[in-house]
Amino acid sequence: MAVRYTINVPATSANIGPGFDVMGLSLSLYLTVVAEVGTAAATAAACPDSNISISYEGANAGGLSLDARSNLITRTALYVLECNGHRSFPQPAAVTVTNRIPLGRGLGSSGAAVVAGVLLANAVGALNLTEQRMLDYCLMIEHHPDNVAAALVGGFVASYLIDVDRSGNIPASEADEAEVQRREREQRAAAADGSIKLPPENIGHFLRLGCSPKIRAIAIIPQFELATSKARAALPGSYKTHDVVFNLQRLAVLTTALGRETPDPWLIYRAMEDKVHQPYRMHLVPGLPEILGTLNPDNTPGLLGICLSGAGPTVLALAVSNFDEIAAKIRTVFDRQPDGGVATTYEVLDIVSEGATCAETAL
Ligand SMILES: Nc1ncnc2c1ncn2[C@@H]1O[C@H](COP(=O)(O)OP(=O)(O)OP(=O)(O)O)[C@@H](O)[C@H]1O
Ligand SMILES: N[C@@H](CCO)C(=O)O
Repeated sequence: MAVRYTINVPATSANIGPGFDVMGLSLSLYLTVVAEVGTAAATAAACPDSNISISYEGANAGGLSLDARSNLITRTALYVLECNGHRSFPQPAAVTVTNRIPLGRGLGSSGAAVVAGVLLANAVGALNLTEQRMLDYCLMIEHHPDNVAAALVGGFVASYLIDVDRSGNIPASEADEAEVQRREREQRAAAADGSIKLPPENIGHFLRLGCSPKIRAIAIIPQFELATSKARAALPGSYKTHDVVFNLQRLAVLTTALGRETPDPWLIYRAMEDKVHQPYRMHLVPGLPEILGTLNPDNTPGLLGICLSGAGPTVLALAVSNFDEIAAKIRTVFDRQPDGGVATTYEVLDIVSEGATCAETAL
């Protein structure tokens, strides 16, 4: 039987200031993956190794690999399928990706790609994975839970990862892309001799928190990429107690402050301050120190708080009104940076309560 699966995954903004590797917000900007399975066209186009063909349009078209074992979406899908006894896609599939999430900008493009890959494998392999199990697979690829948890379940999400040392399956150190790919190759080699090791169960735990429907997110997106691995490499190996306590105090308040029906601007503004990652990433985003240091709810009506979105370089402002004016004010700071300024675009986005979805249509 020929079937079309349509997978939609939202962009996400991780950290929200103090919640480094903890908090995520899902946003109304989407990665869409359509897989037509079992059609004559899919059979004709499928590559023999993976049993699929890929086409891509949207952010960075031309810059992404369309090889099924390299592309992050299909690589993830093949990994999940291999863990469940399939060397390739069970039936020929034509996979079409339409991506509105800019790559390497701090809006969770890689997390969305990983979540899409897991949902794709779940659909084509009829794996019946639970949401929790899907999160386990996501975490084997993207080792911090903030983006993938929010992309998978939607809304304002807090998450933690079990002690990675004790699991023995996720390196304690932050894995870079090369390390993730090495581990996937190991998994594939193990699959080939029938001894593949499945991800441990319940690696990540999450909680959806309240978020006032009055709040919208303004993403000011610099026109340059900042790889998450580079932004993580800028962080120190240890922190002063004072800085950790500073973040813990704010994070505890932030988890509830955003959910109040009428948001308190100064409470949120202060609760979005951070001493764990933003100070160490300032030099990677020209204009960020001035943006964080000058705009506030008194001089910028409607503003609730500002932070670096994920690993950057996007700046995320939460607000209840004057969205375009706030965006314009932040863009002006980027414009007047040395050497011609930093070119930006912006999006006014909703915080969406629905996470990733997969719809099935008979063809
Ligand atoms: N739709 C996609 N298809 C294939 N690969 C993708 C896709 N989206 C992202 N990627 C891969 O992920 C990389 C970007 O990931 P990275 O973690 O550096 O940034 P990000 O996820 O956009 O930002 P952040 O994690 O800070 O929110 C891209 O260079 C590409 O290799
Ligand atoms: N918490 C992550 C999000 C980016 O993927 C970071 O800031 O590095």
